[in-house]
Amino acid sequence: MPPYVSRSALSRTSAIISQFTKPIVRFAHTQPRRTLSEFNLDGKVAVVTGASLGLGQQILAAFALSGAHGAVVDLKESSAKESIETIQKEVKQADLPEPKMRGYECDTSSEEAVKSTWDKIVKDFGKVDILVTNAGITGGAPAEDYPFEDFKSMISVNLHGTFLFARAAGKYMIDNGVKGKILMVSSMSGSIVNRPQKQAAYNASKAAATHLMKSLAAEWAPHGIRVNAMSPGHIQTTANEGEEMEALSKQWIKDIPLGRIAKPEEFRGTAVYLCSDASSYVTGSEVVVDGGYLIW
Ligand SMILES: NC(=O)c1ccc[n+]([C@@H]2O[C@H](COP(=O)([O-])OP(=O)(O)OC[C@H]3O[C@@H](n4cnc5c(N)ncnc54)[C@H](O)[C@@H]3O)[C@@H](O)[C@H]2O)c1
Ligand SMILES: OC[C@@H](O)C(O)[C@H](O)CO
Repeated sequence: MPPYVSRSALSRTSAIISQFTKPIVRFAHTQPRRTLSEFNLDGKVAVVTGASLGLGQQILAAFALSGAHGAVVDLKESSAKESIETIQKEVKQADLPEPKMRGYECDTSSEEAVKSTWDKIVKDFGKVDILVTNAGITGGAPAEDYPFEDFKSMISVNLHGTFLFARAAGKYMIDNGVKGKILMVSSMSGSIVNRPQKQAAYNASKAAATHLMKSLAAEWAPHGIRVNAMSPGHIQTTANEGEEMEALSKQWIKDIPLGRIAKPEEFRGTAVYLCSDASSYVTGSEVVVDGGYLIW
């Protein structure tokens, strides 16, 4: 060290230099989150049915990353808990505040179960701002051989379950003056007939769900409640797993302009859009997210 520079002068100089360098280093490592404030869900409480896996889990993860707390409604409490752990891990990794989350065991097609689950959620969280009816089942067979019991199960989960949760949310929101958001997960199968698989019951259940969404949007708009639907095309979820589905996927891809099946996380943005103030003038709308399938 040259003798004419004292140690104290040197440390003062390095303190001055670090004052200027620190913010630059901080800026380089932690980019500020830049999102329109309308997409913010800070402090909102969201209920998502069928959120133990697949699309439902991705929707709730997107809400949690946007600031919401959440209730997972599914057939088994254990799988709901696993889903919550996965979501909370992602929120933690993003260095965001931990959301309050709870799992609820409920068969959405049971009127009694939906009523008691809804009451428990409101008691636990103190309020509900958003409902996503996502729980659903798929399947099919040629209509001429399709068992009536299977047809009834399909309608029971995909339509009755959707109605029961929407009714609970609508009543609660009207009675409490909540200008809430309801999102129904329907399907492109509600407006087209998929090929080559034969799935009349599924297609009919989704067509009914989409029209139910429009009817409820009209009834509840005067209360400031917005009701919309997101209609996916084919997604890589457990609903489309197995050898038979993989063989079908190869045929589906030929009809998808984007040339691939969707990943479940590709629906996050649409769900946040439809359940936040970003879509404040949107109600009764069906947003199709299908890689272009409906172009033809
Ligand atoms: N996967 C696709 O290609 C696709 C395409 C269009 C629409 N959708 C729709 O998206 C939604 C989610 O589908 P996914 O692919 O994630 O399915 P998935 O089978 O991976 O997940 C569905 C979830 O719903 C739950 N569930 C089923 N029946 C229930 C009931 N009676 N009560 C409570 N929970 C129940 C399941 O336990 C599961 O956790 C469904 O409504 C489905 O029809 C899926
Ligand atoms: O038959 C499979 C369905 O889940 C389908 O992938 C979806 O509903 C898209 O129409």
